[in-house]
Amino acid sequence: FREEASLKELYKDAFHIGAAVSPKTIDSQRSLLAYHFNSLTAENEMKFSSVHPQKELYTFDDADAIASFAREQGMALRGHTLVWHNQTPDWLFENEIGGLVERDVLLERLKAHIETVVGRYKDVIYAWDVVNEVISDDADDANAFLRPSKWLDIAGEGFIAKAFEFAHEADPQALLFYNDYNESDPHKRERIYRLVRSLLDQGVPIHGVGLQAHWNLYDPSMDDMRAGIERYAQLGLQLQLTELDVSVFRFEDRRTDLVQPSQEMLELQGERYESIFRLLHEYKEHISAVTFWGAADDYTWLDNFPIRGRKNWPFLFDELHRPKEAYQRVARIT
Ligand SMILES: Oc1ccccc1CN[C@@H]1C=C[C@@H](O)[C@H](O)[C@H]1O
Repeated sequence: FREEASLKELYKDAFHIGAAVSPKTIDSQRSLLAYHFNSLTAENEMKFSSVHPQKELYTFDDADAIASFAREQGMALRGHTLVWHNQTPDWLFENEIGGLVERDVLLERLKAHIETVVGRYKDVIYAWDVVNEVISDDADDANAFLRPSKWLDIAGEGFIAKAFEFAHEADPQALLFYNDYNESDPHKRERIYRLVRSLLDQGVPIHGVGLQAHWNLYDPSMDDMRAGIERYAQLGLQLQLTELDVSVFRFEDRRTDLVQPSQEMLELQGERYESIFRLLHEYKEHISAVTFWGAADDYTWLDNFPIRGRKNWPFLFDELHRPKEAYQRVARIT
């Protein structure tokens, strides 16, 4: 009963159209998801702390609900994420007396985690964000490369290659991605490129680069987006946008006075999304999926980041799941 054309149909010759979901939104957004999307990602439910809160305890109910929905709907499912510095439980890095665990123990724990989680969903998950956000954002130190973390402190940079090798052993069919944000920033772009090139040169099983694409009305520039896609395409791997949203606020804008987006914001958002999807369509040979980090404005992680409780309206569909100007602009490109 939706009048507008289906996004997954409009872009079927270009790339998958995905959405991040939760047990709540596969219910509240069910018909929108089924009509417009052919790929899903669990926003939080497959993260380390969600599925493996204690060394001897796995909690899969929420992840299973999302996997079941994907199976029922015949949708592709992306796994997010196996190695990250956030939403990862403290026990993983601690020994019996509360100190830091040894490198070999950490890697053994990671191997067990990956075997269990990747093995559980190998029938439905076709791609994993194996490693998320290990590249430094440090804009002041030209030599900065990897983000400082407990992973790096304990295991050295070899944990990155190990994660990919463990995931490949657990599911040789799965496509394995490195995933990061601010991916269009020229400095960070060159660090991400250097990391992935290094993994390829070591013969590490890696198949794709995930560009989170947490963008806004003003940045990054179209030139930086294009330069990033061009650079990553030189790696010879498939590219995916993995967490697309277009915030109506610049990252540093801390205003909290809006209860709805202005008409000017909605117009500008339409122009931004049209420019973005024209660019993605131009590079469709390199891009295998575009996943939004949500589906409609009734819920976005941006309602709590960077300011808790500050509403945002980053998607193509409004709070009542009606197509916005941004949808109209994206729908008329193909
Ligand atoms: O845009 C950012 C700015 C600073 C840190 C992290 C990010 C993005 N970080 C992403 C966002 C939301 C989480 O649900 C995802 O798992 C994570 O990959």
